[in-house]
Amino acid sequence: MHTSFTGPPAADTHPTPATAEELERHKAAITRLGNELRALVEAAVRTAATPDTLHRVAEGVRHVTGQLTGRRRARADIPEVDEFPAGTRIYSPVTGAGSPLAPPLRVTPTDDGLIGHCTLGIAHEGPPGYGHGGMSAMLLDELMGRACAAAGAPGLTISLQMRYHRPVPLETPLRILARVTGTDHRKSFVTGSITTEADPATDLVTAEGVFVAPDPRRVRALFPGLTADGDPAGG
Ligand SMILES: CCCCCCCCCC(=O)SCCNC(=O)CCNC(=O)[C@H](O)C(C)(C)COP(=O)(O)OP(=O)(O)OC[C@H]1O[C@@H](n2cnc3c(N)ncnc32)[C@H](O)[C@@H]1OP(=O)(O)O
Repeated sequence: MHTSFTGPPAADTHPTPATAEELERHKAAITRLGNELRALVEAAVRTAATPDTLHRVAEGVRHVTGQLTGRRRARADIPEVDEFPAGTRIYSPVTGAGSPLAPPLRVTPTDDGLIGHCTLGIAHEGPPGYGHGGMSAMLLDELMGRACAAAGAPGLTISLQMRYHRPVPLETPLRILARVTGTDHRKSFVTGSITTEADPATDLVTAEGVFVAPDPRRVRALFPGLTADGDPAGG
């Protein structure tokens, strides 16, 4: 479901939207490529292959990349398959099935917020064998921002205070929680935590954040890819 912004009406029209079936087909293809790219990234940072093999693979990857440099979306375009800001963000570096940067985090609602599940790989390593602290911040920032959107007040992070209690193990199923604890006009106050699935009582990382819903008069300038009803303008 879309969470709409109340920006001024769009002056331009946009192309006929794709059918639901076409969007699902497109999402499946993006996800398939994302899965292959994640496997490639993980293999690339784990391999003990020889320099000759690395050069040969690099040549092959360059050839593959060349097949994707034709039609491209502009910087601020919101992909047609997305439900911005509360739903699918298919190229999100955190939740996006199509992004090789994303674990990806799978998000579902709880009684009072959101829960996310993911497993970090070697590509997300900080200290040997453990997750990078920036990855923890990225996971929490995204889920806490989405908790605001799920509560009907999508906003941008203005502050995020992290506390790293214990290292986050790689290749271990993780549980991330986020909950809006209060609001003040356009501000939302949010807490979040990371634990393992196996030991949800032991916080590895906790965070407190403040998110601000942009001034409605500034939404169109901030997000030119949105139409008047808050939907993407088309991909
Ligand atoms: C919209 C949903 C998108 C969902 C995407 C999820 C993304 C996941 C999380 C992220 O990665 S967000 C990216 C990192 N964050 C940013 O880039 C935000 C940068 N900051 C801004 O662009 C502006 O600060 C912002 C649009 C959020 C607010 O600007 P406004 O012009 O709408 O706010 P305004 O200046 O009217 O201030 C409203 C209140 O917020 C406070 N405020 C705004 N910006 C602040 C700031 N940067 N630091 C501290 N306080 C700030 C401001 O003092 C005021 O408080 P009071 O009501 O108590 O007076």
